[in-house]
Amino acid sequence: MAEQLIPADGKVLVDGEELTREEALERRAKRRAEAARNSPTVVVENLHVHYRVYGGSGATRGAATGALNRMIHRRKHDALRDVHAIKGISFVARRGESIGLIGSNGSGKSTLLRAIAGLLPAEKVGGVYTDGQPSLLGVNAALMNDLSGERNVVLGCLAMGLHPNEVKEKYQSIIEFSGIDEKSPNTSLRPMKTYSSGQAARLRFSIAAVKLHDVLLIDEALATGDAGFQRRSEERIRDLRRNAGTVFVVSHSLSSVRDICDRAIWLEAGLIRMDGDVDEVTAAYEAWSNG
Ligand SMILES: Nc1ncnc2c1ncn2[C@@H]1O[C@H](COP(=O)(O)OP(=O)(O)OP(=O)(O)O)[C@@H](O)[C@H]1O
Repeated sequence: MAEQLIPADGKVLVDGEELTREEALERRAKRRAEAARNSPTVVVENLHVHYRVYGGSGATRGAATGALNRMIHRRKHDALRDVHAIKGISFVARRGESIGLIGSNGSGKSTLLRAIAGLLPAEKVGGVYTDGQPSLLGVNAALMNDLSGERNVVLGCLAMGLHPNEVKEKYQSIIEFSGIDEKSPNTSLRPMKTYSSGQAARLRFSIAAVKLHDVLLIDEALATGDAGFQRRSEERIRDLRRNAGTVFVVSHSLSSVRDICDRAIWLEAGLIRMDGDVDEVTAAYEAWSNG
């Protein structure tokens, strides 16, 4: 069920169905009970993530000024600085749950997503355990910039394990879903490096979303693209969620999070500030941000 703010009175549209407040609340409770019974897909246990960066002292200096300084002072590097991005967090995600990761800039949302995806070196205490292969969808997913969009569709699908016949079958729908040829025909034939960041992100999303995933990780994918694409991608996420395991969404758009998630985890300065019902957590975060 697409969980969203349930108004105090009137009807509420849930997964395309018009429900009364009571029906919507009942459906939500059922879904939560179901998720609670379901098996864990991601277990995060006392996770710490550290980044090591050079040049801690010069937060206001640009990279060029830093390099010039090093040349003048004949230093190879600035001092090594430790950024403790995730500071010992724990939670369990279960099959059927859709979890929004919210929090202010730099609070650790993308880092947590990358840790779940297994994309960070294991310089951490405790860890992340997943059932199935998590797939990270989003602006950072790697495609080949020198190849055309259409070649990337084929390679991306094969890399996800689709059979060549399935790729043939799904190819057109991926290009259509992405909408990249809509405004400027034949964009899909051009190298990816000529794409705007929005076009590239849409194509990445469309490729990744063609497959059902055990654990689907979405980083700001919803923020890219126009309203039409956002609507299509939200619908697609609902489909994936119905058929898949667990969905994590990192987004600054609280309305998107409310629309597609039933649970939210609020991170602040690398710690979990709140974890629970999406409406309660987003409301508390809003009150805190505006306060
Ligand atoms: N590659 C990196 N090297 C060094 N520090 C990093 C790196 N990536 C993130 N950080 C730092 O880790 C902390 C968490 O960053 P992260 O990108 O996870 O936050 P976020 O909540 O996703 O932020 P935003 O909402 O702005 O996207 C920040 O202090 C950031 O500066």
